[in-house]
Amino acid sequence: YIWPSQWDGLEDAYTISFGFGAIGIADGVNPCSLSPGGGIAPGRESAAEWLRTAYHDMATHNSETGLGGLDASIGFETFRPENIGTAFNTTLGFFNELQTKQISMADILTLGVVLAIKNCGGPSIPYRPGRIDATEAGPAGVPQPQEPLETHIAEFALQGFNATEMIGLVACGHTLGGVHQIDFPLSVEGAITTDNPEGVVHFDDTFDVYDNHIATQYINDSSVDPLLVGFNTTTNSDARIFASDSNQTMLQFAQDPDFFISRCGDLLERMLNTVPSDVTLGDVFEPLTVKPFQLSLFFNSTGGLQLSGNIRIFGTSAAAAAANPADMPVQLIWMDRHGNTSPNYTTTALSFSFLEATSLWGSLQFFSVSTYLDPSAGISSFVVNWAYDSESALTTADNGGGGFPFQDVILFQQAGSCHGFVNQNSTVSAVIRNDMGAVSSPYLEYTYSSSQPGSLAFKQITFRTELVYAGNSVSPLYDAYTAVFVANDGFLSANESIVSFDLVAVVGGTTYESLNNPQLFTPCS
Ligand code: HEM
Repeated sequence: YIWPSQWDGLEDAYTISFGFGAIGIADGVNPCSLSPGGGIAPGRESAAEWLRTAYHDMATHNSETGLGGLDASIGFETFRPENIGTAFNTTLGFFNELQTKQISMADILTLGVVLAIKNCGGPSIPYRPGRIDATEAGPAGVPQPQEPLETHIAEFALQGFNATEMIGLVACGHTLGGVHQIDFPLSVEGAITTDNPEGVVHFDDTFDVYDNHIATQYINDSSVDPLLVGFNTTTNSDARIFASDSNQTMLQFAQDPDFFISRCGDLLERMLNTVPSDVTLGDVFEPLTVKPFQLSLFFNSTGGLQLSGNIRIFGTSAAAAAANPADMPVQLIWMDRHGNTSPNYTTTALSFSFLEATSLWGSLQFFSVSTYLDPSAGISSFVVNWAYDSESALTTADNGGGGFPFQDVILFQQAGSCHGFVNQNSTVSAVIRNDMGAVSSPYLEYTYSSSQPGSLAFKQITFRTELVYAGNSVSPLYDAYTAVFVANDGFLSANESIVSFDLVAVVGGTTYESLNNPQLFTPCS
């Protein structure tokens, strides 16, 4: 994983859990008992809903045909009796705002489950990106509580889990949340009260801790799990499944809480990585130690070439945990556009301010960058020299050897860019260097999230439009270009918002890209 990558946004979402730079996933399940809408739905638990949603999405995988799996097809399948309840649409509605050109619903839902389980005290599940969203419903086949054991064994086998793994996976799911009377009146009765309007009965006494109590209570006969000791034996699927190996698995889970956590980590990892056979997942994320965050280069109104953004530093060591960011030397050294470290651009300490952020996986600090470059020398890449305290020798972060590549050829200009509303023009402004030979076919590629019939997951729609030469810019070394467009060929509704735009140009025979520019902040007047 070398920066920049198509997974940068997801890797940030994985690594930055709370605070500055976080996109709010972990906040949706913190504390673990939090209900949807930031806590407005008594008796419901987002962490449990996300996990159940991921399982129901995956459960229609067919290991013989390779079809189905974690592909967000659940969005098109919520009308099926096997998908009873509002959890699925509530979950997709939470995540769809976070979808981008590079972040699919299936990937962000999976990431949500990984973060939720960790935040509830569960295992650290390795996360791999690359899931592709389905565009229509897949086959049916999610297990239902009234089905006999043989049917469940056959269904799990088709999903890729043997009978022992089935026991584990069900226990690993039914440690969070519970059964709601309004959705499963055949399993729960008499539970609806003013305080418990949906009549939830939890699977175990720690519904908001990812622990082995589902097993300990089963073994010591104190369980109130409605699928275990429910009044209707037909829907007591947990009872049939948990006992199906003469209690071997549940006994082990009850006796050894660490074994429960590690086994669940393995089974859930497999569950979350069960994807259609034509999908290839990327490598497991290991947070990058040093990574640029929203670093951009642009001209300010007086013609200064400004480098602005942040550097993220992540670590899992004791030194990382003990570090005081105010005492951390963090320096950016950039190479000019000819590949040499310019005498004028030797080590420059970042003028940083500490911005608080936390990670579920380690210690995290941000350092802000705000400095000016000489446009004629420009920039081609940079390295970061840093240490956890001012006494220690500096370490050089060089992005796997080549430095962090950074081009100064085609630059997005927030100034002069604006977003239109329904049926109105939006404008994107850019500057392109004019001292490097001919500029040919510059274009803007913009992607927006659009609602789609049948699912609350958004689909991403991408369009290209020409960047048109617009004369001089604030700098004599750059020319101005603009693209004026109306999204979706004439319609940008309330359900559609631009999630990224890339600027591309061939300059002097080489292609340069300014990728993943942020939202257009200013409305066009
Ligand atoms: C034979 C297999 C399974 C059956 C029959 C089954 C059935 C059920 C039922 C009836 C509910 C109650 C839903 C509600 O009232 O909102 C439920 C909840 C839940 N299930 Fe399963 N389940 C099975 C396997 C799994 C697996 C493998 C997982 C995940 C690994 C899982 C995760 C959950 C979670 C987290 C909840 C709680 C949802 C909430 O509180 O909103 N289930 N399950």
